[in-house]
Amino acid sequence: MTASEREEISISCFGRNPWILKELLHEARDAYLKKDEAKTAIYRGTTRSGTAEPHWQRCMSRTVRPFSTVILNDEAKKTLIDDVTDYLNPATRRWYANRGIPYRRGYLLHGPPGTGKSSLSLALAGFFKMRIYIVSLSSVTANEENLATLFAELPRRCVVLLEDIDTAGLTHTREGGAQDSVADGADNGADASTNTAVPNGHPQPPNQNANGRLSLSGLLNILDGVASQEGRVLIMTTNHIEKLDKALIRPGRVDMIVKFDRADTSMTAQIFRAIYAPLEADEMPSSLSSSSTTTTTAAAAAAATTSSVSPGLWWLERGTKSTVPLLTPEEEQRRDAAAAEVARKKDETIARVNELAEQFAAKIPAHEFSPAEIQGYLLKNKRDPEKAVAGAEDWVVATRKEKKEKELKEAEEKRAKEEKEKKEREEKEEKEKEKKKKKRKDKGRKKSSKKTKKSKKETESESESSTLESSSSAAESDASESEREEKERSKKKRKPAASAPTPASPAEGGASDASAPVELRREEEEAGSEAKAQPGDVIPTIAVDTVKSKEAAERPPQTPGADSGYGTPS
Ligand SMILES: Nc1ncnc2c1ncn2[C@@H]1O[C@H](COP(=O)(O)OP(=O)(O)OP(=O)(O)O)[C@@H](O)[C@H]1O
Repeated sequence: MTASEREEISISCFGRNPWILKELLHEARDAYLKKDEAKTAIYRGTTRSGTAEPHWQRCMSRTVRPFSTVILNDEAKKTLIDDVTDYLNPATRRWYANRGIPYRRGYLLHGPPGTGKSSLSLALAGFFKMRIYIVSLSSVTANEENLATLFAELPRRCVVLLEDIDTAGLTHTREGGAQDSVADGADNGADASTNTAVPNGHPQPPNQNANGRLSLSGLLNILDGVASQEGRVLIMTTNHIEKLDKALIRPGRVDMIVKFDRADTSMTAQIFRAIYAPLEADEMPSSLSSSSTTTTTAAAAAAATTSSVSPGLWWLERGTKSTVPLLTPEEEQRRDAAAAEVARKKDETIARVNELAEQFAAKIPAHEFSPAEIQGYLLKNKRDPEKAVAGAEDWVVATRKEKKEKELKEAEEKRAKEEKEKKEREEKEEKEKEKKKKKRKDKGRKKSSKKTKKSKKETESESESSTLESSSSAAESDASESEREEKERSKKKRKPAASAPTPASPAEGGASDASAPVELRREEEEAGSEAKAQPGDVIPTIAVDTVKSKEAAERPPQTPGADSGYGTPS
């Protein structure tokens, strides 16, 4: 019993002996279990109305669905049943425990919608007499916290069905990287294989989900984290195996993959037979055929043989015929004759249904329609198999048309949605651009106003200092003025020679060069090197004072090649 199912009931009795209470409880328990004996109890993960508290709600209990009613490749079915049988064996549990391997088993059922994935899960739960706990990962309940709570409440032995695992954020790979091709199963119907090849996911950012509900790592933690329940049979279903992250379906999480497909010819014929062939369960309750109570009358049997309804449906009518109590010997005779007739008719019907099934299957193109679609059409004609066969071609045409229209509509909706999103994106970008532009403008304006203020201040301080200095350094200014003029002249002289070095006295050149900007010095150096390259050029003369010229006269003559870069005056 799970935590969410627990309720408290107080029972008391007179006296000291609790025996009567124990008896009562045992009886109640047996009655409860008996009620569910031939049924599969189905629980759905949901939240309590009015609160966000997750819990398993018992939504119904269904009559056990026989495995035979799920149309699937026989080998696949057998492999699956054998695998689950072995897993549920108590010896297997011990085997896992002794080796320290988590006692879990996972199955992945994949294929297009309506191909029997849920039906097989239900049949499996019924076959092993287990309850089935269903959560759809596309439902609002499926966030990480809720799922963790739900999984913590699971009983030890049960089937957990996780539907639509390609939804939420689980289509994204944890590793990124290139997308591999999907490992395909058998073409024919369905197949089951142990999980040796698993497909890669999309190269998407890790653990990102489209709606922020359930991340991949969150789900993996729930499925096989330390706190996760052991002993359950996990079944995951998806319509898009190619979208799944390989981490989600790696061995250990998914131990067997079963592929479901659209109906081929043989499947179509099986679906037809499943709908129209008489089954034991369709027979009248045995109590009605008992001579001590009531039985079908000979008239009823006769009516069955002469019925105007289609031969495939006589058993549908049969149950509606009236019954009468007690029989005379003649009536008994007639009843036996009628029973023999019924048996003969039944064989005939089966043969006829088989024939019709072949005809029907031949009219339905293979691998185009899901079993659910075919079943849906047949159910519309459940009382008339011949009419179903006759109308099969028209149904194919109409369904194709319907599908095409639906596809077109969906494509149109998708296109409109994409266009709308694109437009919204562009508008957003435009707005952002405008915002940035405005910000830049505001910044520029602030800067320029700051600059004007600063330059204003500088001019004011400059003018102040210049008035202060002007009187005291008139002589200096004259000297520097003359120095500047001198420099200017020397530059002018150098310029026409373009590459001629600038001869300068140590006093003059040293002082002025040291204070000159780096660029100017570099220019002079370059000019000097160029001058060395053309020693024949005319070197301009410059005025030097007598002391310096004396020193120069005493110095040994320098060749242009040994020049330090400033050149040798001629
Ligand atoms: N292989 C099948 N054998 C028997 N019945 C089937 C099969 N496939 C589909 N059906 C019938 O079609 C209906 C839908 O099937 P089911 O819900 O099992 O499909 P599904 O693959 O789980 O679909 P979805 O992917 O949409 O959940 C059911 O009534 C079921 O009886």
